[in-house]
Amino acid sequence: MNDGDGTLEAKAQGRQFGPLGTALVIIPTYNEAENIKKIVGRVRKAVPEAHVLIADDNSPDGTGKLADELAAEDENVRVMHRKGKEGLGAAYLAGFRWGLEHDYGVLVEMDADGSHQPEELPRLLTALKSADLVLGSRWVPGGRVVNWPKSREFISRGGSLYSRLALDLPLRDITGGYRAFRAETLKGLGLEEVASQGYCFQVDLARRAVKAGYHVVEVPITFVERELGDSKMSKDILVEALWRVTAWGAGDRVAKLKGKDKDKDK
Ligand SMILES: Nc1nc2c(ncn2[C@@H]2O[C@H](COP(=O)(O)OP(=O)(O)O[C@H]3O[C@H](CO)[C@@H](O)[C@H](O)[C@@H]3O)[C@@H](O)[C@H]2O)c(=O)[nH]1
Repeated sequence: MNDGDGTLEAKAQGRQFGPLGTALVIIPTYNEAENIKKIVGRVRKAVPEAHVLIADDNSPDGTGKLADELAAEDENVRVMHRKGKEGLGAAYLAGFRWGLEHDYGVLVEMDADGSHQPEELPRLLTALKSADLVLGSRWVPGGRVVNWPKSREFISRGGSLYSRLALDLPLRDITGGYRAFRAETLKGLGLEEVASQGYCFQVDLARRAVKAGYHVVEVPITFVERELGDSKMSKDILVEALWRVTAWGAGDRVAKLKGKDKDKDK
């Protein structure tokens, strides 16, 4: 599964993948005034054919106004003004809905703070030609993090490892937020049932994709810690991730046991 650009395994599976169509890069923002103009400029330069949707949760620092200025200068940049801070998951879900309604072929998740390098997006999109979902991965060979304190790396690696084991997922970077989905893949994930709000939203989508049998490929990325603004990571986000992943894992095990019991009765 972690074969760099995914081509080999997709060929081995004998799958045919359709053309990608136009990509929409969704950038959720909460207090990213120092970062938003730079990141949008980098995206437009790295992938000029892609469009951008900024999903701002009414940031008190005026990010939404700066986003409007960007949209006024460039018709391929749009802004979604949301009423208040509802978490990363809710912002992405709203962005996905908008993107699917507007017939984009690819929907990309990307942080606003420069942690995710827009210059790596062409590599993710190339991999998506022979995959259903591409995860930018810090934890496959070739992937790395720059300027992250050891404590943060420990939490992130631990979160992915715990999710991998609890949910039996054949993936390395399960909590990362740099991803490219085919529109068809998103439509098959049951997004209307997704309730996770914080970073565990990323785990939720990855597990849904694996469960649904989609071809998920991890592509190595360089994740660079933000220089400006603050991470929104909080104790609540960690607690939500811990209880949700544990509950999903328990649910999967119960479902498996019930399946075994049914087989025995036959
Ligand atoms: N609209 C909206 N955006 C939000 C919210 N919370 C965070 N964001 C935006 O989501 C992006 C990521 O948030 P950060 O707070 O910068 O994340 P991080 O600490 O650098 O987290 C990294 O690690 C997480 C866990 O591994 C990843 O899930 C995340 O994508 C990122 O790679 C940023 O663009 C931030 O403005 C919210 O409630 N609403």
